[in-house]
Amino acid sequence: MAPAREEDFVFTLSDNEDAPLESSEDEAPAAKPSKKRKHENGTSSTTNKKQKKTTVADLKPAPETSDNEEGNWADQGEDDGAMASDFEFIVGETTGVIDDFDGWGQDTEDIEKKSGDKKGVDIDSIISRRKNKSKEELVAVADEEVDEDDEDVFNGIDDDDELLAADAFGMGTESEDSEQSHEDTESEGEDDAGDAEDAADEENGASDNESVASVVPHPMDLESGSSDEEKEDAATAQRKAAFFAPEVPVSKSKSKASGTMSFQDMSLSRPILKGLAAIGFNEPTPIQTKTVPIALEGKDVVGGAVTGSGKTAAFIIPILERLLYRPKKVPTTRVAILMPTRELAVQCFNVSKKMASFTDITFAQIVGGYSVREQEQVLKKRPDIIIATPGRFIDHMRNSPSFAVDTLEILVLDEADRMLEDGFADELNEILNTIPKSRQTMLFSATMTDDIDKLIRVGMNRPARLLVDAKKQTVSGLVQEFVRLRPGREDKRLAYLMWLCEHAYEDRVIVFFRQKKEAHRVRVIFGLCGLKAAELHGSMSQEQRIHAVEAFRSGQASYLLATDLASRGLDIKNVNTVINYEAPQTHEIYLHRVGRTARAGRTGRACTIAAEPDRKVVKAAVKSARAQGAKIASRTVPPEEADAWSKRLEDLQEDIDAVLLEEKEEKSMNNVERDIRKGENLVVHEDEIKSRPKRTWFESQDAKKEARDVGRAELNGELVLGKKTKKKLSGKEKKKLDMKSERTDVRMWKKGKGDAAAAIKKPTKKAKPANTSGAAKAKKPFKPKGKF
Ligand SMILES: Nc1ncnc2c1ncn2[C@@H]1O[C@H](COP(=O)(O)OP(=O)(O)OP(=O)(O)O)[C@@H](O)[C@H]1O
Repeated sequence: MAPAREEDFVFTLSDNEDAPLESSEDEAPAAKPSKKRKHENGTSSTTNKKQKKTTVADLKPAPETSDNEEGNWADQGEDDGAMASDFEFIVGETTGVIDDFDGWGQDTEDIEKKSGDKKGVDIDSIISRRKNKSKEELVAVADEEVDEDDEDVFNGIDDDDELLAADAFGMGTESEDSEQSHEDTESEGEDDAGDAEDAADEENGASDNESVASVVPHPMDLESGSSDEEKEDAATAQRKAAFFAPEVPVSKSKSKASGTMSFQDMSLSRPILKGLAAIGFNEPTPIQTKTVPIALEGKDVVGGAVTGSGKTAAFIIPILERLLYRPKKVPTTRVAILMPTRELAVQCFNVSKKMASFTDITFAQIVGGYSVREQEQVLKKRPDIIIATPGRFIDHMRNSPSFAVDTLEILVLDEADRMLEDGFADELNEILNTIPKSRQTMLFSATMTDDIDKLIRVGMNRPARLLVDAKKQTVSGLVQEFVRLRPGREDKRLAYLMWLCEHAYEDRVIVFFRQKKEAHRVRVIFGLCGLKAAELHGSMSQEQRIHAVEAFRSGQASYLLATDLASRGLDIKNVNTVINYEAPQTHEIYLHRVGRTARAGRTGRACTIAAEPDRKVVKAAVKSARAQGAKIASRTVPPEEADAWSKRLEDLQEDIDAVLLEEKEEKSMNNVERDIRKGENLVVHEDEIKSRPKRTWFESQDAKKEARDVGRAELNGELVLGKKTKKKLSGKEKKKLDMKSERTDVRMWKKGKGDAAAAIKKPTKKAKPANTSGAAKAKKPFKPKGKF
């Protein structure tokens, strides 16, 4: 039986996968704001009762050893040799970073209410029903066949499951290192490192709450703040020198004797300092130290720093500071922050609001999956800052009379390297061509490109290139482990994952998959095995996505089974481990994925299950880890244990299929119900619907699909050069088409100019020349008072 139609699941598009799904639901003509629904929780309490019965004390983590005997297979070739033998496990160490602040705060419910999403299927109930049914069947069978071997039928992970110590990966001898590692791992199991970390974090949180004056240095400060210069040929270096502003060393004049700069040294206003202290940001991270003073001057910035190093605040702080001095008589939208995924936009919105809690600065979160009409109402009020995903931003740009983009003065592209990829090209061009050229532009990413050809498109003016630890790429608190799937055992990947989750990684684990279909299937299997899991990918409704993150964040789910939708930017506290079910398509994505753990100076582990096809990325990861002296380790799963799991999974197949089938049936019923409601709406509200101005679409469904294909090809490293699948229109051509088409009556972005003129007494900046040749633009240094 085919559990789900193949076309229901496509190879994940990484972050871009949400974009094409964004608007179709609530933008349909019949989209009379639907009744608020009871949420479908990613993990229900029904499964909780059936959770894994094994306790931490029962489970002794398997020892990890270095790979002396076999050598490091990932390194075969130029780097042939043993995997670094200097690994050690330090998971469980705690840092002084505040823990009680989380961007995924209370707003979730509020957000959920605004969501116009369709009803999802409660997979937990289905799993729970199936488990009960299987149990009943089992009892019946057991009555009949008393002698049957218990192992034949798997019904969850139970206490009786014996743990076998894993032998070292290819090691016949016990080195000092491996003994040390063994001890560390055992003590880790006994002490329950996660609890220890939680306790310490609680302490930190408490102290931060008690006194905002107590200084909690950010652990990243302990690392070097020096920028890394890449080796490049003379011509490229010359082009870069012309494109980027000359490097200005961070002014030491304002810094303390220690040489480190504080937020106070940055001449930030009191409300901003209070906001920062309230969320425990007492010392700037290196990227913040570099960025804030330059961004305050209104200069363009290209910023790069490792994952979890505080890039969000690096651009939010100067924005808030600048906005404090805006003219307030006429509300005006001045800042747009664009993010590649809805989750990131929601997160950034929550973080920014917290930081601005002592100011009167207003925000709007404009992302797909929520009611367009409610967003229009919010935009009407002209919030100071808009945090958006590109698709929905364009929709409002085109269709919402209340949204005038020509008042924008600052544009931020977060995860900019992703936004600059071809998958987003059309959307980005549309936005860049429409908003004022005179804006300040800031680009940030952990894997920030300084490829000029890509950056030129953005139309920046001699941006400052601010890179911190760009070459280091992963943070020092990260241990990277690799589990090898030998040839012939590739089909046992899932068995290996199950073993790892049963024995080694039990809590606060994100598992990344390349395919949505696989993530979903494994989520069903985890449920059937009593493991508390939530899933996160682009085939889910927005409501379900929010709930999945919330369930994981709150600890209700121990595992988040995700596609690359979650690989970038998501800031969830205390993620202990990131597992790569298979290596991602590129080393960049690997870096973003593993960056979900060991954030803000904490420690964490990343484990990649790797077979032959994963070699390239694993090799790059190992090489880069070695170059920075990061900790790497091999982990072995006992083959007989993996085989046992394989057998269990085979036995479970019938249940898996049954759950997927029931889910599919429930889904179709929901769809029928939805269509009926839609039809009813059409009849009841016909006049109102017909009287609405026609919405214009940035891309047809076909064009969206093509863009998605391009994004997919990029992620999979496929070469699309040469065989152009799609004729791209130039900006001019597009505009011409727009003029001709039915849009003529609703070209709101043009109309917005009049609105803007009314809103703003006089333009504050001269249009910036669009050239990128390096000619200096006369952008005056930022003087807080009176600017804007
Ligand atoms: N100055 C600071 N002091 C203490 N904690 C901080 C500071 N700046 C940021 N943080 C914390 O560090 C964590 C990571 O920050 P952030 O999400 O901005 O990282 P990032 O560099 O954008 O990561 P990614 O590349 O994954 O998007 C957050 O939990 C944030 O609250």
